[in-house]
Amino acid sequence: MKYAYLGPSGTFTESALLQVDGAHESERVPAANVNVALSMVREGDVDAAVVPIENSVEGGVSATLDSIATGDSLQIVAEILVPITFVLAAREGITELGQIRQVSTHGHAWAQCRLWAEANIPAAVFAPAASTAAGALGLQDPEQHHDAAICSPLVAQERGLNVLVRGVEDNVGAVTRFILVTRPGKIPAPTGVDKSTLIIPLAEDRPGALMGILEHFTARGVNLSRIESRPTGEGLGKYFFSVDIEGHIAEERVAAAVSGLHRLCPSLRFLGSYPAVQGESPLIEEHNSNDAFIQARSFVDSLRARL
Ligand SMILES: O=C(O)C(=O)Cc1ccccc1
Repeated sequence: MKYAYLGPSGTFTESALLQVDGAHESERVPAANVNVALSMVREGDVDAAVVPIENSVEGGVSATLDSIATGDSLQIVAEILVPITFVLAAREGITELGQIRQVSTHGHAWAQCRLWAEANIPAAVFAPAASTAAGALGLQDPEQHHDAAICSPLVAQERGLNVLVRGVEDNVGAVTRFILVTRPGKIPAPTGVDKSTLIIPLAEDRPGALMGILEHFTARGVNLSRIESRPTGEGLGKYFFSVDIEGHIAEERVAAAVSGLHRLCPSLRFLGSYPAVQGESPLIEEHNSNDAFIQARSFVDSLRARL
């Protein structure tokens, strides 16, 4: 297997990839950004890619949500959770926080350390980096101008960086969720605790349109674990919904919800069913069980056999 990931080496995304079975022994290709990593999958340069999709503080990673929602179809085959803690590393020679004028990191890392930065390095300007590791490596590049970076403790240690403060995150215990993405293929078998991801374009802009979508889940007892609206880019007011549900397409209630939604939004995208890392088997009421769906179908079939 050959994997792409948001690089360079030392990102949280690489830590996520290293949790994938066999990844230690596989070829790992760093990509400059999420779009590049996913294009490498689409074009067949790699077998799969790991990219961040959401974190418990800042929410969805727009670059990923948008990139998997459009273009050639992709499939999510696994999710990976990584607990996140950040350090503040400085350029060699800097010994005090007061000397820091410019700090570089990934936008999501900055969002998770903003209060700490306001309180401790108020004079520092934020310089966005393509990843935390890219910002960290920049500290060893004389051509770059930032004098500090917010990055993982691991990359700071591996690169022998000058760490001034550890644990600079505002929320202790933050977790980022990553996804393993392939070209469309076989769907992983259900485990009993699964998730599915859907992209649902808002077919018609009218009162109750979102309710119309949600009703398909409610009616079949399908719980949502994430819902985000993203602009389609076609003009103000044009949105699609990126949704994670608890359940697997092999389950009758999930299949029925997806089928109902497809009638409502034929351009819906099913991005995959895959094992959930956390959580328990969903509570399924009797009338939403596989058996109830199968019996209901055979009842209707028996009526229609008399046509
Ligand atoms: O930049 C990184 O290291 C990433 O992998 C993206 C990211 C940034 C901030 C929190 C979690 C993941």
